[in-house]
Amino acid sequence: MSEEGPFVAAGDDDALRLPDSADLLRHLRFWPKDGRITLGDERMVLVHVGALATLRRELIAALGVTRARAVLTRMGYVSGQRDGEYARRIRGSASYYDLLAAGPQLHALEGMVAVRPLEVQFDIERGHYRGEFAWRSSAEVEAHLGSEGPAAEPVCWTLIGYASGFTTVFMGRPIVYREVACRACGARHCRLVGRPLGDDLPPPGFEFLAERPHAAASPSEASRAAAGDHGPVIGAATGLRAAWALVERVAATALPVLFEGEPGVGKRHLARALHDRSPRASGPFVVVRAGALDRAGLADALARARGGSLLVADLDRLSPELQDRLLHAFDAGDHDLRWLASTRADLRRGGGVRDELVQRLGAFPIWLPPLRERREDIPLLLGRFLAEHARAPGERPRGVTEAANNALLDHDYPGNVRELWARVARAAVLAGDDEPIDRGHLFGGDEAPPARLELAPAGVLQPLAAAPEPAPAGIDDLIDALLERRTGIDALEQALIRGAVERAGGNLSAAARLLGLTRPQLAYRFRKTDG
Ligand SMILES: Nc1ncnc2c1ncn2[C@@H]1O[C@H](COP(=O)(O)OP(=O)(O)OP(=O)(O)O)[C@@H](O)[C@H]1O
Repeated sequence: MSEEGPFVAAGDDDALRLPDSADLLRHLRFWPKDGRITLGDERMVLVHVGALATLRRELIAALGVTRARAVLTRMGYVSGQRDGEYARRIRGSASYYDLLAAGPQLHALEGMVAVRPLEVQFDIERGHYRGEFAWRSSAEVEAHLGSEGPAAEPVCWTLIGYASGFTTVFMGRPIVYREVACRACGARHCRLVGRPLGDDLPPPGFEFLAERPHAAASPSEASRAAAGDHGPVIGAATGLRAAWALVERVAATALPVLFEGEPGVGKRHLARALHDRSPRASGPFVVVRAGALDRAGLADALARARGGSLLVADLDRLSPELQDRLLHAFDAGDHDLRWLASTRADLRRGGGVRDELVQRLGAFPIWLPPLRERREDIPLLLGRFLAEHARAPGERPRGVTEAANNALLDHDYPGNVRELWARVARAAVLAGDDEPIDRGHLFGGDEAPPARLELAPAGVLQPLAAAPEPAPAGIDDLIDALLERRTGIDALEQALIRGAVERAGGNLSAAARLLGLTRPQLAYRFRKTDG
């Protein structure tokens, strides 16, 4: 980034002029033979406003205004987040304002609305944000007027969701907009104001940002926080929402539920949320780790969970003897409890758990995607964890530098949400009192790729660099041909990257894998070769 510190501009200030959008357009490609349109590595579609009007009308008729608004707001939010990620890749080295301006510009390029910034203030490191924009020619107003006629309340739900999703990625913390004037209600133009999502309830349409109201912590919540349980289930990504929808459906029943997913994805967290929504919510929630369980421990857990729920975590690590006992206890049915289990391994692919047990405890499986497959949740979780680590209760959470934000969004999180939480916890301790959290506080030196070692003839491990890998077969011929044609290194890099991106169907992550690069490395080179 070429500038630091707070940004403040309002009115006809030159600083609010939108930059040239050629860089954003350069990656918009039409592939008519393949039936694809791509923007960077995102697949896009052209949709008729008339079709949106039909969708809107039918959603309202089927779900009612409140739920229809929630669906459309979330749809916009996801688009805004995706474009936020795209803008970071394309304008990552521009000024902060130009990066933010990519949101309004992409929104306009995508045909949704023309945006004029009226007032923009932000300080990314301190987490301050205030943005006021005017909208002209909103596609959503057109769709609404076409299908419903004039409205009593603002109607630009998808657009508000988009602005919020984009700015959330830009700021690295949840930002929500409200539409304070709308053309569909007779105003001259639509106007929206965005601010950080505080402790109050999210505005209508944004309920997905806080599953349960952010009420003051109750004593039971305080003790859960001490046990490492971080309150409401946070997340807006489709995968997490799907899991949450299943939890909501199954909570009221007596069915056993099996939570599946990698370590730290939130299996126990969701199990707790299920218990809290079940008819047994006032009973105990007991968790046992199968790997550390013995006969006495199991008997004790069964007794303690009476009237509540028992979560058998890591079911895949339960000894054969205890599997028999558990099966017996389940079939006897004389334990007054709700059965819950979690597993990191896929039990249907074998792995030592008896089929009878899998059939019983796995009657209702719920899979949680890893965090790297739902990166849009990172800013939301980050906002939550930063608030948790504020130095004093109620104090404004500390900020995060742009470099830290980028690193957090790019990291792969083998330890998932638990790892993110631990990194933020450590960084909050390491950063000085008035200092924003920087990349080094979060990652230290541990992001350096692990040195590759090989076993030398003397039987000791030595760095692989000492013994270079043999060149792939045919490489000499290729080198000869390239040198003969005087192919420059830049042209070669460009051709290789384009080839990989094409072969991966425009998917940058897959292309990066083909090239042996990380996705951010590829995005950087891609930008370099294209711009
Ligand atoms: N969606 C979420 N919102 C808020 N906090 C979360 C969420 N998902 C996970 N966490 C927090 O991340 C940490 C790890 O989650 P959890 O213990 O539920 O993982 P797990 O999948 O059960 O892990 P393991 O396989 O190691 O048992 C916990 O502190 C939990 O509170």
